[in-house]
Amino acid sequence: MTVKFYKYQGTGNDFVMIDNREGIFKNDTKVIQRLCDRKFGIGADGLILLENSEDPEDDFKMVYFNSDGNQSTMCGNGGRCLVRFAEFLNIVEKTAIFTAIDGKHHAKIEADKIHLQMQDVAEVKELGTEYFLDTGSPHHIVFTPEIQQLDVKKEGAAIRYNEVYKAEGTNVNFVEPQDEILQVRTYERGVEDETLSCGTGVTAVAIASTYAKKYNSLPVKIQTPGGNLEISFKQNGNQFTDVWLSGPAEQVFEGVIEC
Ligand SMILES: N[C@@H](CCC[C@H](N)C(=O)O)C(=O)O
Repeated sequence: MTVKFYKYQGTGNDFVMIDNREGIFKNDTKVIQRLCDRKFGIGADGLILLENSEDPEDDFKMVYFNSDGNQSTMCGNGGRCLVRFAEFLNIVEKTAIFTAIDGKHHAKIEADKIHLQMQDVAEVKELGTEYFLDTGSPHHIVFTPEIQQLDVKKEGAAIRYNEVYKAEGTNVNFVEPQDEILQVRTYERGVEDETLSCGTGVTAVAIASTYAKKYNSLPVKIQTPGGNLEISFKQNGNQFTDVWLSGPAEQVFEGVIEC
């Protein structure tokens, strides 16, 4: 069967997008792995299906798969790219509402940015000098000096596969606060490598850095290897609400696949 796809990227976190409102694409781990493969396929960190939502309030539903072919938890950059895709498909214009695996998301659309509301965070766990929190996906945060010298794949995998996180695993974000901006590099679960950016990850870093008093202005400015993002929120002690992730999201190319 022939299926039309689109490739999107948001600060270098890249995704294969399929308009699946008619249910033509049947989820298959091996097929998704092949499509995301950078040598044998299109190449992407994940694949996202835009589907009809059961909730009449929604414009659409988001179904996210990591490049390992497995459905996973929320993808912030993927959500921003999906809103841009929905704009391209004329489903939405200036705002969007959709449901993803972690619940409802609101978005605002601008020419050069998509602003995506993320889930509230009810708890930041302190693990010595490190932190863990869930922003729709799980994130372990490590503050580190000389971030550019770090072997993110090796150090990230050691935490992702450790006894604490076991089979379910976690994403790992390394952060170095530098002159009003947080430098962030991410090891992504399900890609099992460093990615150029991670939306739920930088959101977790922004919240953990504020909680740990290592950063104290809003919006939080983040630099990833793939580009810059901003995060804003309201803080009440350990509770973070009205969390917004903002940054660019764009279509790169389109094509047709045989599935
Ligand atoms: N790239 C993502 C996170 C995607 C989910 C992650 N790989 C997981 O399985 O937890 C983002 O932008 O948030």
